[in-house]
Amino acid sequence: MMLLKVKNLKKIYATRFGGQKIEALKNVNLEVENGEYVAIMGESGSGKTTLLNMLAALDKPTNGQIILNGRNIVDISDKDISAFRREHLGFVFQDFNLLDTFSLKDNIFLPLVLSKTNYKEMENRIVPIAKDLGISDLLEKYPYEVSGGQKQRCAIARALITKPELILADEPTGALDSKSTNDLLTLFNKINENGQTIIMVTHSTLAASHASRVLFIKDGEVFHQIYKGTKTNEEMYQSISDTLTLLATGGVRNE
Ligand SMILES: Nc1ncnc2c1ncn2[C@@H]1O[C@H](COP(=O)(O)OP(=O)(O)OP(=O)(O)O)[C@@H](O)[C@H]1O
Repeated sequence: MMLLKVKNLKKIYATRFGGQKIEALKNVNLEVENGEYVAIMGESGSGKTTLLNMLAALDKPTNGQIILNGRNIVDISDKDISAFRREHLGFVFQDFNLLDTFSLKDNIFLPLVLSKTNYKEMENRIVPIAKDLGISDLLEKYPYEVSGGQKQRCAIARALITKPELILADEPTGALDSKSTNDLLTLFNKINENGQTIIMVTHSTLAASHASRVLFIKDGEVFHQIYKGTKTNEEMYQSISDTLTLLATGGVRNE
């Protein structure tokens, strides 16, 4: 079943003092099925973060539609947008965005507190998620008392606890060492196998090789895509590397 449809998405940034206009997204079209795990790659400045910000309803496009479960999120009013994001989307960012004055548990509860979920329900939800992520024994600790990988797992728990339709991840492995990166990628595969749809922006070929599809953005458009199909992670890694090389030299046609 179709979860997300992006149609003719365009974003033009007007620089300050009415100067030059920058076309960050020219015309993006893409569709994501329920349960997919999609990585978005592209060179620096190609428009990846801009696209993710639009999908996250953090910014409005200049033109086009973003239809999530049949609803055009571009039309949601400013008044309703925070609640919409909290109820329908989960976010995993590179710098975790955990609050240092809150325990890990309270950090994870935060989106539920904001949507006024009762405490018993919050307790019920956290137990299986913390167990799956291996942080059950860390919940009373504070962010500065745990490792980067543990913080990242806490951030994932916070993203999952609202049961979002879509997880958006921006460079989730960017701040992690290789062991924590591998742990995180294994976790993403696991939550995806449990049915969670994920869209992840990444510069990492290794991270992207775990996704079921990789979209390549160039000059504000989807330029190419690779489906994992029956490829192993290693074969996928190789296909992505080859595509990045071809992209850098301008040699790939859209599929
Ligand atoms: N707020 C803004 N105002 C003006 N221009 C912007 C703004 N944000 C991004 N841009 C420009 O839009 C283009 C796309 O930027 P974007 O951050 O989406 O690229 P990216 O692919 O995410 O890059 P990176 O991989 O370096 O994070 C760039 O030319 C950038 O300079």
